[in-house]
Amino acid sequence: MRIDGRDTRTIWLGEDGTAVVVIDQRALPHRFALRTLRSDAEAAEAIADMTVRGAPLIGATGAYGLALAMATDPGDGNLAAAYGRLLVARPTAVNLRWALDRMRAKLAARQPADRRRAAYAEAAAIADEDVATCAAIGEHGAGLIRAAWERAGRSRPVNVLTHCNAGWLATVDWGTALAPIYKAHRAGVPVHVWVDETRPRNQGASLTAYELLAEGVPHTVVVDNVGGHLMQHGKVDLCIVGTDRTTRTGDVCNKVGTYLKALAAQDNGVPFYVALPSSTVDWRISDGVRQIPIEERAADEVALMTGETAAGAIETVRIVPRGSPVANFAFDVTPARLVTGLVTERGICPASEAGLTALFPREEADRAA
Ligand SMILES: CSC[C@@H](O)[C@@H](O)C(=O)COP(=O)(O)O
Repeated sequence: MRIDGRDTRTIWLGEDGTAVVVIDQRALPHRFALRTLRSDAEAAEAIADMTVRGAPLIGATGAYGLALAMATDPGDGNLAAAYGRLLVARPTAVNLRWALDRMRAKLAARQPADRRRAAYAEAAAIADEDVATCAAIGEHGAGLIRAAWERAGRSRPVNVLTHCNAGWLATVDWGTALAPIYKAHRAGVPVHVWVDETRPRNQGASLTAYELLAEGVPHTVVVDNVGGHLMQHGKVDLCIVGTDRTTRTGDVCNKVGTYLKALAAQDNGVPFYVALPSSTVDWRISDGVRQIPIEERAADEVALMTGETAAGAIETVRIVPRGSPVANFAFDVTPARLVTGLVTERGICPASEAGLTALFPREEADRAA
């Protein structure tokens, strides 16, 4: 997408051809800052501290992390060690394991002397494929927004509610849940986005709002708990969210609070779509609530808030009494029965095993093996 008039991705190769450059998403929306990653340990740290976040971008960063490891030491021992270090950086998004497995399979089949070049080529392929995949998700999903516009007699903008940030910042480019919005907006379909602020890290208020503002898409930031009210009053035509891990049966695991939006959508007859690249499907599992690991992050993410003062300084303040225990579950699972459809790079399907396997027949067989 465009930043200051320039096409920008979220991750790219540095000028020396070895280091990897990412946008430091912790500084947004107040500052556009870059961070240079020079080792697999730095890549793992950037994933863990959420310099980069969002399932597809976590995967691409993991892939480049292995490339950085191969640039230093392409031996078998370092390949295994770097794979292990990167895999544990964040537990929920399955794209990380997907990307690391794909890299390891490519690299293990080669002599160490060939691994550096092969690793950078494969990481670049993963990044490029993510861009094409997200663009395709956008095209398929834009049809849903256009159809809602037609249903409304083209009389008003389509109101879409989204949670967290599943935009271009969460991927290499375009995004998943926001890609249909960008495609529809560029095609002249009037769209307005309700942006859930997404406590505790405020990815909606900070990142989704930043993206939509930059792209000129009308939007309104709302507190997380207002979704049910908006839906009861006919102010939401459809919800579109992302997912960090999808079971083969169509359960989706996304930023905490997604499940409550799906319940409200069901109660109010609002379609609830989940946009995902197939790299987010964990073909090994069938029960999201029982089988998907839910990340628990630091209590300070809940107890403290960071923002810009009137004087332009970035400051952190405490909002919870010292001494009150805090829990910080980062994701929740929305069962397939609450999902109207999955918007993938190959089209839209029911959130079910039959739906996913009809679109991805080989992937299931390959990955279950
Ligand atoms: C296209 S990204 C899909 C998900 O990764 C996104 O919705 C999300 O929940 C991100 O969580 P985060 O904790 O910011 O990595």
